[in-house]
Amino acid sequence: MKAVHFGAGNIGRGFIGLLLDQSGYEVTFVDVNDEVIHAINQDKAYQVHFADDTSKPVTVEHIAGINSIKDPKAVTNAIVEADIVTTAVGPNILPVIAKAIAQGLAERIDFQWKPLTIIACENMIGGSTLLKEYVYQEVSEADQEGFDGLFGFPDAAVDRIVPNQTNENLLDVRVEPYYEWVVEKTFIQGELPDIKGITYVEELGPYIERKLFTVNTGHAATAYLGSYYGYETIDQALQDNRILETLNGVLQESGQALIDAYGFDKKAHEDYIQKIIGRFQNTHISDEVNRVARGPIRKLSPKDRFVRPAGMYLEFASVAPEYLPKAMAAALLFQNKSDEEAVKLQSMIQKSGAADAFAEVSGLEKDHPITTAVLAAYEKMR
Ligand SMILES: NC(=O)c1ccc[n+]([C@@H]2O[C@H](COP(=O)([O-])OP(=O)(O)OC[C@H]3O[C@@H](n4cnc5c(N)ncnc54)[C@H](O)[C@@H]3O)[C@@H](O)[C@H]2O)c1
Ligand SMILES: O=P(O)(O)OC[C@@H](O)[C@@H](O)[C@H](O)[C@H](O)CO
Repeated sequence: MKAVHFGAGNIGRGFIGLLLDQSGYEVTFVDVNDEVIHAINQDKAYQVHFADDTSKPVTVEHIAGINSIKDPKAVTNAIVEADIVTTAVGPNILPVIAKAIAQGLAERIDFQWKPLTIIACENMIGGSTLLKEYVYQEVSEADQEGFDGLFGFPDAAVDRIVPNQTNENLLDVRVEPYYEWVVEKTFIQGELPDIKGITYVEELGPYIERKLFTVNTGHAATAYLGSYYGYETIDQALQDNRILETLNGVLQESGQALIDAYGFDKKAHEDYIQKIIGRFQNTHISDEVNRVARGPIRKLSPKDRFVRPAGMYLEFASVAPEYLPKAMAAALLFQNKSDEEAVKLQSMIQKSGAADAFAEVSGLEKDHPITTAVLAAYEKMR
């Protein structure tokens, strides 16, 4: 069986590539990073190390790499022959890879009439659905009709903390032992892909929101507050009680919103929260605040990890949350010259002020109760 995976980065090598290899797939990684692609083709293997005291490293083999800039035709051919396509490139890159996927699928229907599943493994709601929209923008209406009964784009939630890597061997990855990969089966055409570690569900909504609004809301809150108080890594930041207390407050608020929206068991959700805080505190991995804080404009956008749970909380409690706005204010204060979105956000704030900048990125009105709470926290913190 053949898999094509876009994005040979942290999650691509440390999670999706690993599980695909363990499920018997030959994995072709597609990336624009020539150094990584060259190493994949030269070494044909890498090791995944686990951030605990006990687990032994696992070797991932049967891999190949394609540089999609240098060899787009090879990407098309790989998609024509693939049994599954996955991505972990970041939400902003989905429109970029859509063209190559569209090209591959269009050639595939001329060559073979076999269903294919395409799963976007990105931290966002509706990632595969959005990828499908981008792919469909690239093909004719006739091709779209052909695609409809053949190619499925099921949405997914992926959870495993894979920090930036500093290993001697470029391809090796150090990951936390925990993982969860949940895929909605509704839109899959043909048989469900047999991948060890995937949990198939009828409806992804509760799973992706629970993951995004607990793991990623908490992670981002820790990162922005960590940056504000001058810490470099997530575990260091959480040794500061001011941050730990705010993190707890943030997760109680997003937790209340999730419990109200989906009827999760209160005790089970509290256990989930505590387990996640424990994962952030894992001293066996060093996860940079700047990695977790990356892309503040995306993270402050309407459907992402802060604005949506804050809105859900307001809707159910009829009062604005207290802690989520503090985390959002810290995001407005986040500075990192190497982060394009952080630079852009700071320039928006300088040009038009924090109120306009927040309204623009969050999609909330300037007099919305959440905007008011964020700006009050921002004024106190700056
Ligand atoms: N790292 C984590 O802990 C983690 C966990 C769960 C989900 N995710 C999600 O996985 C996705 C990837 O995150 P990551 O941490 O692996 O990032 P990363 O930066 O380590 O990897 C992204 C890879 O995509 C490649 N890329 C960029 N443009 C490309 C293009 N046009 N074509 C092909 N490849 C391209 C980059 O070169 C890089 O190798 C994100 O959506 C992230 O939210 C990350
Ligand atoms: O990848 P992002 O930028 O959406 O979020 C940064 C981290 O919170 C994220 O990568 C987590 O490590 C991951 O989602 C854990 O499953």
